Amino acid sequence: MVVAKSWTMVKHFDGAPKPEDFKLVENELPALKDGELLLESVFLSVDPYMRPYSRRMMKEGDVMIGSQVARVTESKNREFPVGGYYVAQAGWRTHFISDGKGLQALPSGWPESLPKSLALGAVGMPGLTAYFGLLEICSPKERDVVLVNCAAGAVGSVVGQIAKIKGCKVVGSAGSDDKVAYLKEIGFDEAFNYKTVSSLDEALKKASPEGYDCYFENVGGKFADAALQQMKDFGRISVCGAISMYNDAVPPPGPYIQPYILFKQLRMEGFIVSRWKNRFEEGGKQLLQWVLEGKVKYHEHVTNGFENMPAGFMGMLKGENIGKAIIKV
Ligand SMILES: NC(=O)C1=CN([C@@H]2O[C@H](COP(=O)(O)OP(=O)(O)OC[C@H]3O[C@@H](n4cnc5c(N)ncnc54)[C@H](OP(=O)(O)O)[C@@H]3O)[C@@H](O)[C@H]2O)C=CC1
Ligand SMILES: CCCCCC(=O)/C=C/[C@H]1[C@H](O)CC(=O)[C@@H]1CCCCCCC(=O)O
Repeated sequence: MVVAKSWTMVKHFDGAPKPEDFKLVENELPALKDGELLLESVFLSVDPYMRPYSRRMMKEGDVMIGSQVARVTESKNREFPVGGYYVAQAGWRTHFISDGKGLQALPSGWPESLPKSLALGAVGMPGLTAYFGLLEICSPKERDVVLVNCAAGAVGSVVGQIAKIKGCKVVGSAGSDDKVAYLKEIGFDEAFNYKTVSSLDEALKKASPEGYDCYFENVGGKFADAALQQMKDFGRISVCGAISMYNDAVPPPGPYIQPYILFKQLRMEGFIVSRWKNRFEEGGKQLLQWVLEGKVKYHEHVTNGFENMPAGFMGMLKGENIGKAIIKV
């Protein structure tokens, strides 16, 4: 008999998630029926969307939503043999039973030497977000100036590197000097610490006096207010996230953006990466190739132990991670 552990959300988060909002629960799993398989999570992902998603889609007591790389430990389904690794959306659980629906194999050609956790990061959902959100919405051209915030994170770091592959000048912002150093290391042309600059306007102007053609938006709030003013005419803005506002019950009042959009003739479009789910194979293949060629470098911030998963999640929301925040069971 397998005892599965899971993390539930005891009550809806009020502001930043706190340790007491989570509860560790244990359940005995039943014996497998024909067609079923038992999986154990090896790596789990903690992502910003879990914070706003919990309010919109979850009720108190539910297991936290989330994805993992999991290994088949027992199988009554010939399509999923014991020892296989899959990406699943089973929530914050150590073990779970599946009928195989929704399990995704790692992209073909995945070498044994490459960490499987990358299927949750640069070669997984965040990498695909960067790939489609940048290429399909910003359509960056050679010599365009591309701005990305949350730049040292899972999505932002890949956005910047893809923009470099496409021949752009890339400017990134992040919340610590170590992160700024990391951005320079992976090829960003300009990077600044948005927490310590005396003025966002000046930092943005200094990094690119001529303005920005493309803006990959992960943060929202005051940063977006400053960045919008520095777009070039006909600039393109890909609205991927708004993490500075995820803990707010009521969005803070902001400047009204219509005049900038109008006079600069900007195009601004939000997206959820699942829009391109029928092209994930293409995106995954390309990202894997770039990673193997060293054109997309990756970094992971690993929290050890399933029992520390809430801490890993809260830490990521506070900016403790460089690259993808991962939980290793
Ligand atoms: N549209 C879509 O389909 C998807 C959207 N996203 C979005 O992409 C963005 C980045 O996600 P992801 O790469 O996974 O996460 P990251 O790896 O970038 O981790 C989150 C980072 O957010 C930054 N952050 C936290 N609070 C603030 C704040 N108040 N102001 C500015 N930055 C803050 C921190 O970095 P720092 O130290 O720099 O502050 C932290 O490290 C999020 O907005 C997320 O919602 C992600 C996946 C899919
Ligand atoms: C819920 C706010 C989403 C903020 C942007 C973001 O981080 C999106 C992440 C997606 C990721 O690909 C995996 C997901 O499931 C996330 C999307 C969740 C969308 C929920 C929409 C709920 C609604 O329609 O109200």
